[in-house]
Amino acid sequence: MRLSVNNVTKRYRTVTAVDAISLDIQPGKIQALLGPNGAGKSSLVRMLVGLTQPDEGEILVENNGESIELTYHDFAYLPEDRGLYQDRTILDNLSYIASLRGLKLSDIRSDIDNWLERFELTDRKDEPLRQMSKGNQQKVQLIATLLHDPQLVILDEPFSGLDPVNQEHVLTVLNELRERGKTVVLSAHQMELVERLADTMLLMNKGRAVAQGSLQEIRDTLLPKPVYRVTTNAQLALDSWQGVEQIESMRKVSEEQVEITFDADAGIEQLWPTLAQRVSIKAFAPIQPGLHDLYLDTIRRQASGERNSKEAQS
Ligand SMILES: Nc1ncnc2c1ncn2[C@@H]1O[C@H](COP(=O)(O)OP(=O)(O)OP(=O)(O)O)[C@@H](O)[C@H]1O
Repeated sequence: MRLSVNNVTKRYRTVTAVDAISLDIQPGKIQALLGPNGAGKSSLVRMLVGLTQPDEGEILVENNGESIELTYHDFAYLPEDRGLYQDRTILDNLSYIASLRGLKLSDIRSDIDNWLERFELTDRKDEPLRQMSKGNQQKVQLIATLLHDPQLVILDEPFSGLDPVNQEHVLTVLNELRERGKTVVLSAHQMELVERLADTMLLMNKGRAVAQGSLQEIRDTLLPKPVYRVTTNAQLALDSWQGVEQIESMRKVSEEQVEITFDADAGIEQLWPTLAQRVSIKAFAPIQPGLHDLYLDTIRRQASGERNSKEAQS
């Protein structure tokens, strides 16, 4: 199943929660939605599953090249607010949700058992949900969401409340869904997990797309200039390399390390011998920041940009 999100905007009374977002989400791929609290991830997810409608733009769903209207049976949706019956047992909850989906318990009992085993809940299947930790409830909700095995899987914060072991379980489950050709969309705050998992990402802030694409495309957008960490005599290097044409800026990291931002990729390799003639270089390596650092840097830069422009206005 393919989702095309075309220039979609969603406004609530005083906020534009989603502002002109476009995405092309392909089968067999995992698309992550990232952003700080209030960025608009859940608002976008709710439109993807048809709970709310865009004010502008459109969301098109295609199955095998044909345009379709999504029905309840076509997709799995893990909402931000989990809705399970606290007084009923795990098994009752799962059976009930399966029946709502039109599944016969006898047909899926072995699937349920497999899921419970996988998430280490077998021994607790007859206990009421209210006795479960937040993480275990989250696991039950995830099982309930995936039981009917649809082509499109949309998960709002699937890792929240889970310990690292269970986060890995969920990561494995999502990888398997991708391998089986499912279309997966998820929102998350756990950058290290998303970096390992997602094929494409949308980084949002205040409803807008800050960057999108693969990790490399996001890096290229947010960190367009090449940055290298160089091990050398830092002070001597700062003094001697000043004025070198290709160097945009330098920063002393420690007595033995400087960070150099070049103005372009071209010609860096040939430049090292020239720089080393002036000050000896022990080592150099490009900096490839992870998603976590890129994300924090970008959000901070945007926040300080907004503060500066507000101060300039007042
Ligand atoms: N039903 C609503 N009515 C009014 N405003 C809303 C509604 N839902 C969301 N908002 C506002 O829209 C903006 C985006 O909220 P949304 O919940 O989509 O963000 P989010 O990225 O999912 O945040 P979080 O990571 O905290 O879940 C916020 O300013 C929020 O207050």
